[in-house]
Amino acid sequence: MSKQGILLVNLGTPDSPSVPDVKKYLDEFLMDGRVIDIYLVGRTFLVKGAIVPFRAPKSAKLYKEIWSEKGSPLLYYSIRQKELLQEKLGDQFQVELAMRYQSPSIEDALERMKKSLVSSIKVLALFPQYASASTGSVHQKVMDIVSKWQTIPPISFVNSFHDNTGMIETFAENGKKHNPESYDHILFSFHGLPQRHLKKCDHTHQYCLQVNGCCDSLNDTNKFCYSAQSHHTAKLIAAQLGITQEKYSVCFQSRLGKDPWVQPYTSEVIAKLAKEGKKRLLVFCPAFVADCLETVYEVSVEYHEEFKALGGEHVQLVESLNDEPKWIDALTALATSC
Ligand SMILES: C=CC1=C(C)c2cc3[nH]c(cc4nc(cc5[nH]c(cc1n2)c(C)c5CCC(=O)O)C(CCC(=O)O)=C4C)c(C)c3C=C
Ligand SMILES: [Fe+2]
Ligand SMILES: [Fe+2]
Repeated sequence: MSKQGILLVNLGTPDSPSVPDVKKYLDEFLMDGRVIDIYLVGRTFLVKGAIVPFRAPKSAKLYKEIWSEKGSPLLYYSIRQKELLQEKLGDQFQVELAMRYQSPSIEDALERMKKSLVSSIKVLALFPQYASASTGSVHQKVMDIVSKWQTIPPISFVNSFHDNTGMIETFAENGKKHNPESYDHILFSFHGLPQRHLKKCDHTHQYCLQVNGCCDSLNDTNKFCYSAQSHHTAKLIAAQLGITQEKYSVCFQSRLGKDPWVQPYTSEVIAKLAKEGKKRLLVFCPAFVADCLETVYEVSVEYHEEFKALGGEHVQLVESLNDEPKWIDALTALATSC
């Protein structure tokens, strides 16, 4: 009997922390028109001429810091998630893992499914909140590839899972292990996005970043907005932990370039909290389902050092979903729901 195909896709990571591999990764990533969303000639000059030559050596150093004998944490945990999901689903399903950039590739994963004549394909981009630069890019890439197939099987896409109960509960349980009451403030720090991307995703062109407090909560107009979905995820994790509104903040990290990104910026929130005399911060990063450079290094090392230099004492990262059994159950439900 033919199997149902499940394609898990995460962002991708360099093949090694060497400068040439990081350069190759950044080139592919930042040349994606959904990431640096400007016209091709301008993008090529900016990415290949200005960003990558300077960023690659710096990023390579950071990747070396987080690289272990298991490799990059993002790839290691993505492989674990794929293996555990396959175990849960059994042999009526064919689970494949791909990365949007670098390896393993989406092309190869889809080719394997095509060869084994899967009866359907479900694409699950491993980003809880929808952004054109992440989920949108994965979906476009998959559609580009299958659009060239003679036979296109039934194919479906999970748009987002920002409010998935298992995902929320796993983050909350990981947070509980750190005893949240012992912290002065809780941060929900999401990966940043240029403000321009939010405006472009608002098909009414009248709401996101135009109306006061536009993205602080989710409604019918902003239901696909990355910022609104991020606020909603934070609200649900906070509710699960019984954390009151004054005790937590939502913020956005990993800014690149000079254009304005979604605010508030994590580094500015950390500086403000240090000024207010806060000493201990607990940080959730619920835009990521696996530990990665942006959590393990940026939060645990960079923000920790910044906070200490401003008089704070400790910044504690809450581990990502990784291979937590409850998260694997949630993945199983996401993979099999209609
Ligand atoms: C959570 C989803 C992500 C969105 C949305 C996203 C947008 C986005 N990212 C950049 C630039 C960089 N991101 C980098 C690393 C990185 N980004 C995500 C996820 C999202 N990015 C992850 C999971 C990672 C970590 C990968 C890993 O190997 O661990 C990097 C590379 C690292 C560095 O040099 O800092 C860059 C660059 C842009 C410009 C963007 C939206 C426009
Ligand atoms: Fe990113
Ligand atoms: Fe919005």
